[in-house]
Amino acid sequence: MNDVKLAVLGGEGTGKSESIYNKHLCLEGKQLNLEIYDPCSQQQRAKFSLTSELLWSDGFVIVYDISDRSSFAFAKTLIYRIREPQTSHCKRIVYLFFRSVESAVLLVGNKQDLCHVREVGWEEGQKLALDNRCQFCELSAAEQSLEVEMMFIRIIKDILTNCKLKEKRRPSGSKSVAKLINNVFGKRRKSV
Ligand SMILES: Nc1nc2c(ncn2[C@@H]2O[C@H](COP(=O)(O)OP(=O)(O)OP(=O)(O)O)[C@@H](O)[C@H]2O)c(=O)[nH]1
Repeated sequence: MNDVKLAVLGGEGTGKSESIYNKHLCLEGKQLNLEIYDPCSQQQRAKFSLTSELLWSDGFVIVYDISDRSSFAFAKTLIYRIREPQTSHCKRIVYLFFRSVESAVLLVGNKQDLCHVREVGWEEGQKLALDNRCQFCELSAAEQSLEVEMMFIRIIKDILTNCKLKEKRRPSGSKSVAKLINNVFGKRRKSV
């Protein structure tokens, strides 16, 4: 049984307390134990270091409201925070050595039914996602339960792909540490 840990972040903040959902499912012939962490968005805004989420999660669903620009700004902050350890070349190599692959991130523009009062364009969401190596979709959680289900399947499939990559790239002992040091600091030139 594979464990899949997913954090759902963002949203507008109605003050609901944090929740953890557990679900068993079978996807691509694999039995999965899905854990979804849905923290209260007001708490997230007050303290968005995401340190524990970054260590805990295999993937993130970042939600914003297409009719609320401030929620898009917050989603952007969250994405930058998730991708931050991978921005500089050195940090990226060290990060990928320990994590092997980047976290899967899916950016979701919610409340598509409120298109008539849209404040964030589809292209803006798409660009933010592309620039930060995230998947993107727009939907209406209120009216499109099938799309919500598909959205979860999409991110879980990404996580499973990452798990396969991790298996392939698992470093083997001291050789890998030497490789990492060489990558970060460059090979020492032989003195003449
Ligand atoms: N029109 C519309 N309203 C929605 C949609 N999804 C959620 N809402 C409404 O938006 C409000 C906020 O929804 P929540 O699910 O509580 O938002 P949240 O971001 O989880 O907020 P926290 O509870 O603080 O984490 C509620 O009144 C929902 O009914 C949608 O797709 N369309």
